[in-house]
Parts: sequence; C-alpha cells; structure tokens
Amino acid sequence: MPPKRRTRIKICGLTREADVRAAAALDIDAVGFVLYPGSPRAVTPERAAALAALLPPFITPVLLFVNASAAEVAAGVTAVPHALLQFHGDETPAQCAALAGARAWLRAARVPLTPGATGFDLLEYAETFAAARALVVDAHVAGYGGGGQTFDWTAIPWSHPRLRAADRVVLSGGLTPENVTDGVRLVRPWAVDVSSGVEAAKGIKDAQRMAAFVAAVRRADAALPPSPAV
Ligand SMILES: O=C(O)c1ccccc1N[C@@H]1O[C@H](COP(=O)(O)O)[C@@H](O)[C@H]1O
Repeated sequence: MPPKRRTRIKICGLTREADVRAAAALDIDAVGFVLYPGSPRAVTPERAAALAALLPPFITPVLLFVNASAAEVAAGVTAVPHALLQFHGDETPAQCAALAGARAWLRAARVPLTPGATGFDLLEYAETFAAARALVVDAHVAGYGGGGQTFDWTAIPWSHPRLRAADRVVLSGGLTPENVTDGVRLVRPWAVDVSSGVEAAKGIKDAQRMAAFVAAVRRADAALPPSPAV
C-alpha cells in the first residue's frame, strides 16, 4: 500500500521556551529560529541554542538568515550544529553554497503580491537555486518575511517537474489554521511553514493556534491521495 500523505510542518520564529515545548508536543517536523537582527522575532545564536536544546530528536531546528555575513552564519551553526539553514534575503546561489558549506539549505522565493506580476518566474528561480534542498515559497513583503500575507496560490504551476522534483516546495506566507487546508489541497507542498498565523503577538506563539494549524494540515492530508514516491 502506498504511504499516506503527510505534509511536513515547520513553525518559525519561536523565542520562548514555553512555545518550543508546546510546538514540540505537536505532530511537527521543524522549528525555526530567526537569526536576523532586523526581525521582531530575532534571537541570538546562544538563545537559539538554548531553545533548540529543548527539541526532541527528529524535530529539526532551522536557522533563518537574511543577508548574513559568513561570521554570523558560522556563529549560528557553531551554536546549533545540527540545524538546517534557511536563506531568506538577497543571497545569490553562490553565496548560499559558500555560507552553508556541507550543510543542507533552504532558499526563500518571494512571490510578488500583485496577481500576475511580471519580473518573477518561480520556475526560473528554481533552476537558478537548483542546489537548494527546497524553496520556501513566501509572499514578497517588506522586511523580507514574517509578514503574514498570502500570495496568489493559483498563479504558479505547482505540478511542473522543476517544482515537483524531489518535492521542492515549502508553502509559506500568511498561512493560518483557517487557510492552510485550502493551501495544502491546492499546492500539495512537501511542507508548510508558518509564523504570524499562529501568534498572539510577534514572536509570541499561541499554543491553541499552533495545535489548530497542525490539525488543519492533517485534515488536508487525509483528503488527498497518497504522496508520490520521493
Ligand atoms: O519571521 C520573521 O520575522 C522573518 C523575518 C525575515 C525573513 C523571514 C521571516 N520569517 C519567515 O517568513 C515566512 C512567512 O512568515 P508568515 O507566516 O507570513 O509570518 C516564514 O518562512 C518565516 O519563516
């Protein structure tokens, strides 16, 4: 029997121990720590290490960077050596590869909010960032991310082989417990990534909304055919 679909879930922008514990008690796969000083959810590498230490095995810490220097990335990975990296700024493919070294990395793709906007082609972007383990497809907002805004999900050819290959899409941007079921049904992403939609305030997660978000993803999974083999 083919395996059931199970969309991976990342909850991003945690800053408090209680939120990490509440998230880790749910059926999730990754927790993100924002190492970008410009974010209201920013933590230091030391704080990220203390929070990541609360995670059980098989929930992956993700370190999010925006236009960070090599020294800043090195400080992050020294503090949280088992982390996956997420580059969410203007980094080029060569910069991502150099900053990550042997580590796996995700690349944010920021989709303009204007429906049908020109100047951004996700298929071309996927080719440019072919070395990224996955693309975090987010809305193009001020401040690089964490804006709680959705983009037009219908404007992208999600079933194109360049996006489907090795399941490269992490759907992000303005996801909430209320809209994520529709997002998963339409996009069929490998994973979803949420920050604002499960918060009481920036950087302060709401345990009930995190639980509702996970339940909504699992409802979508249950209604979809099994995942194709990866
Ligand atoms: O969370 C932030 O403050 C942040 C800052 C700079 C870049 C990215 C950031 N967060 C990421 O943005 C997306 C979408 O977040 P939201 O759900 O719309 O709030 C997500 O990948 C966060 O990891």
